[in-house]
Amino acid sequence: MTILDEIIAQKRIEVAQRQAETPRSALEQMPDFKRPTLSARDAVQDFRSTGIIAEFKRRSPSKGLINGTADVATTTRGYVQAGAAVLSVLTDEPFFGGTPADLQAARAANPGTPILRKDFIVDTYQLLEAKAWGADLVLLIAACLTPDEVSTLSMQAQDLGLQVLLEVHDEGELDRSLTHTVDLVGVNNRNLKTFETSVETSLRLVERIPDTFAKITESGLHDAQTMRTLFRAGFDGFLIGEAFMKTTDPAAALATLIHQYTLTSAVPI
Ligand SMILES: O=C(O)c1ccccc1NCC(=O)[C@H](O)[C@H](O)COP(=O)(O)O
Repeated sequence: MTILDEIIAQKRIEVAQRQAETPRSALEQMPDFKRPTLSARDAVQDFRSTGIIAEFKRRSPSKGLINGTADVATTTRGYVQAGAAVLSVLTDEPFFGGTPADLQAARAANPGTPILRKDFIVDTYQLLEAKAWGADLVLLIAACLTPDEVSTLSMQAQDLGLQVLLEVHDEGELDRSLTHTVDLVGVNNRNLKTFETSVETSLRLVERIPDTFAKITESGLHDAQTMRTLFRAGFDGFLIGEAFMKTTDPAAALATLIHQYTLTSAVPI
């Protein structure tokens, strides 16, 4: 059993429990459910954008505890002030220490910035939650969904006004799961069996992703030189969590990385 199998098995139990506690109609009545969403795709592709999707991540299966003290509103507001184009907030509790309240607090603190609900989506109910809690986009992970599920969930997300980031780990997942109803394609550099990260995965896959999608490289990123290489290879955006969250001041770590990244005129600021 891989870590992803474990997470998904737990997720199905959780979703069933939450659905029993909070019916869909109650989610639909929450104030943010009707809020017009912001485009993450535009935010990363804007020529003035750093393209950075800055993640609030307390713990992870690969690293254990990363940050037990950071406040979500302060950190995400700091990320935005430092230059994050989009925010990513984990809402998975058992494996990542995130909560729905984290997403809601990030939303309240950052009304003008697109926010990704970072979780393991297996059910339409979670899309409704994402909308009700203030997200603008959701993650669909090809490794834990069938192509039909990706297609159905992405269409349902679109109907709710949510954008979709489709995450792939290899050519097979990309070729099988890519559909026109996703907006951004993320290549995850983390091998979920060994937890090792290699940007070679992103560099190998980038040309296979059609230009109609925003291209995001994810995981294991921490230095400006690698970001420049990935930008030149064709990536619009960078999903980065641990490199910021492992410091005592995640927003300051982001500001430093942006400063180093933008030292060259070849890269947008
Ligand atoms: O981060 C993990 O250990 C992990 C393990 C199993 C499934 C997913 C996992 N991470 C999710 C992510 O996509 C990352 O949080 C995201 O790409 C940021 O990565 P990083 O900058 O390395 O924190």
